[in-house]
Amino acid sequence: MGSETQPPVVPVVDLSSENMKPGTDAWLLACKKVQHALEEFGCFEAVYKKDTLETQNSIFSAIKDFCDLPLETKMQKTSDKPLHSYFGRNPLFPHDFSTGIENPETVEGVQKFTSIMWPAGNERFRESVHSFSRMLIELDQMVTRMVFDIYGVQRLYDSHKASTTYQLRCIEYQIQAIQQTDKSDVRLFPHTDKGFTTILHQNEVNGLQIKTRAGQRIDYAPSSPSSFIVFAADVLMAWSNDRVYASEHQVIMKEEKTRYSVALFSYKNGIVQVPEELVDDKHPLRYKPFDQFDYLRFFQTEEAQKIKHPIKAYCGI
Ligand SMILES: O=C(O)CCC(=O)C(=O)O
Ligand SMILES: [Fe+2]
Repeated sequence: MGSETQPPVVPVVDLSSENMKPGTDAWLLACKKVQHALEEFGCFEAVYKKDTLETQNSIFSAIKDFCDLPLETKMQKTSDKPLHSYFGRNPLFPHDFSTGIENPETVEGVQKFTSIMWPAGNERFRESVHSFSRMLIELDQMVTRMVFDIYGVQRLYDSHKASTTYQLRCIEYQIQAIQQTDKSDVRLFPHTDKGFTTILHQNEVNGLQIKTRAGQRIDYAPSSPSSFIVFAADVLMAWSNDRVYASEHQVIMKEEKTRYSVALFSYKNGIVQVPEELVDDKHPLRYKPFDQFDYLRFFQTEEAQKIKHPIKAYCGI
């Protein structure tokens, strides 16, 4: 009878057209796809700026430059913001390493990080992190603007944009760790991201697994080397009063190769509050107003990391 159901795939949305401007037919069509993707999958693959493949490749050379530094140097990246410093082995990242570059869209932000890691400078790193971050932020702003259009709250977009800050995290999943551990190859445990949005780009080593709102798991393989995956994170889910689903995801390594990924996390400064347009009889208010960075501090506690939906425990009604 041929009623086999196909496994779900992460929706792909092409945002690369020059005509992708608010109000155009192309924009409205993309908004529909983005809405479906964010509500059902909590993520989508964005096709964006294929012509900048070179920028995208140079980011991985830059990450390797960083990974090759001695541990003591890497550990010098600290931050007064929660979840922004260097992570070595810890319960969330048992075998892997990552570091955060704050305000990567500004020359000063990248320079500050570069001069801690390479006091004599590293032009290649500085240049490629800066241009890559600017491209990702452009994409993030386009997607966020779409989200505000989708839910009819365009009036709030400019102030949201002005209060957004970014962190670029460079992540390395080393091959040696697979051999060192007798546990499974789960390298990053299931989680939702803790900011507003995340945009992730990876090298050729797959491993990202995504759980849809309906509970189906997808082993994600990018459709091209220039693909980006856009995730809705906890703060966007709360802001949308649960219309958007914050995608649960994890990393399971199956190949004996080093995986590199780079993630742009967006955060909103100030108080996050569900817009009144998103509260009605069918959607009663589900979250109290909260401070995004205070939520990150809450999540840093061991108890919070054991909770299934920390955002609900933190500010849910
Ligand atoms: O490396 C990956 O593909 C996933 C990284 C991730 O989920 C995270 O850093 O939150
Ligand atoms: Fe994540």
